[in-house]
Amino acid sequence: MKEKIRLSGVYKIFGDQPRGRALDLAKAGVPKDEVQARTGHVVGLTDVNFTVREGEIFVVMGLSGSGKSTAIRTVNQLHTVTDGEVLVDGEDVQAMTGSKLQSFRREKMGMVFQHFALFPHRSVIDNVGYGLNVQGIAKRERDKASLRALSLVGLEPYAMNLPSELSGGMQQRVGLARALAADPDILLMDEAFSALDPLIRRQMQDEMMAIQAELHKTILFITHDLNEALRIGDRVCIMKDGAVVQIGTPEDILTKPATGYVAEFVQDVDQGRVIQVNEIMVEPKPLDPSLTVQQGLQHLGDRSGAFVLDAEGKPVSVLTTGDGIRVSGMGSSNLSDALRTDFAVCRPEDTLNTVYAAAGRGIPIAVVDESGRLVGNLDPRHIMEEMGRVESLIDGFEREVFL
Ligand SMILES: Nc1ncnc2c1ncn2[C@@H]1O[C@H](COP(=O)(O)OP(=O)(O)OP(=O)(O)O)[C@@H](O)[C@H]1O
Repeated sequence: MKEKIRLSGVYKIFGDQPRGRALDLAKAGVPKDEVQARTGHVVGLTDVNFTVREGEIFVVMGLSGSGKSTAIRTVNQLHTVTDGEVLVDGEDVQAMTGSKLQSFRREKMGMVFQHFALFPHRSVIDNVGYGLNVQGIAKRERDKASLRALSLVGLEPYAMNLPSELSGGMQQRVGLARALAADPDILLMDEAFSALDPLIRRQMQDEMMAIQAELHKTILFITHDLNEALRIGDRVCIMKDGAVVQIGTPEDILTKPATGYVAEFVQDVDQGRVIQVNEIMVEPKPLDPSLTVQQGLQHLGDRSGAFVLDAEGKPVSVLTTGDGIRVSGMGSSNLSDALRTDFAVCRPEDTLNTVYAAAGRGIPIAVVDESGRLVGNLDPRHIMEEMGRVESLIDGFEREVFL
């Protein structure tokens, strides 16, 4: 996939002499607090490296003061960098000045903030078209683009309303529409949904992901909320004290946290929303023919038993190991007596939270493809193990730190 944005060895020092001793200390790996104590300068970013690929949602996540906003602002040169390089489409952003920088900002990227000012006395459509107006685009064309952007966020019917007639969530949508109106390749979103109620926030996340899937924008999204990062990010970059701690897919972050710091964060996350069934399902294998009680019986791992399939490969009943042992213990040699039909069904791309209930009841879970054919088995115990795994990782880090 094409690279859209690249930060290489980026440092940002705030203070009177950013390129002086503070930079040298930061480059030598001296922690942010110590640099501040020794020089009075604040390390905003220290050796930040990441690339954002075309069409991905790349989320930068960290606590307040970790450097997220500073990092995103180097991409459109709202901040100059003290050292290092920022490239967008291979072009050096720091080298841009004057009208070139202006048109780069206007045409290539849209920005959405947590709190942005809508003009209270202008209609929604004029707010959305504001940037295009500044660019000197005629009203007819401007309105056409604004209406298209409003329809993307579901607000076309409110085009002629004033901002005060819209709810907070709708106003935030106007902000998104404004960023989309100029049809930029890149969206920079700084805590764009953080001020919204949880339900509205999730709706906005869904809408943004739908828009991205349709328009293939490259989105650099900043949040302090790991749940949000894992929900929307194709990849997530975790920052602490101006430095990058880990970059990975949501699954990487959850299952392979790079440091104890990341593991601590992960502790609070509902992993079931991120881990997919196909990551922990077991592939079905035919049973040893000598054990076959019926044509089509499939072996499903050592503990969980077997599904009986029809001629098309769809599961119709299940024989659990426990039921098999119970029936033979009662003197029956016919294992068919032990077959049961109360099993749950899910798809490989479902997330674990969709099968919690079945796992909790301890019933077998068949994983089927779009035509209902068996492609895997999900042992309820595997789910519980997976959920416990991150906790044991954290224990491991704690042992490393404290022993
Ligand atoms: N203009 C500035 N002058 C001095 N220090 C600054 C300036 N802007 C940011 N900083 C400092 O740089 C560091 C990173 O700040 P930044 O705003 O990027 O963090 P953040 O992760 O976005 O946090 P928040 O979510 O609170 O905005 C902080 O220590 C902050 O105090």
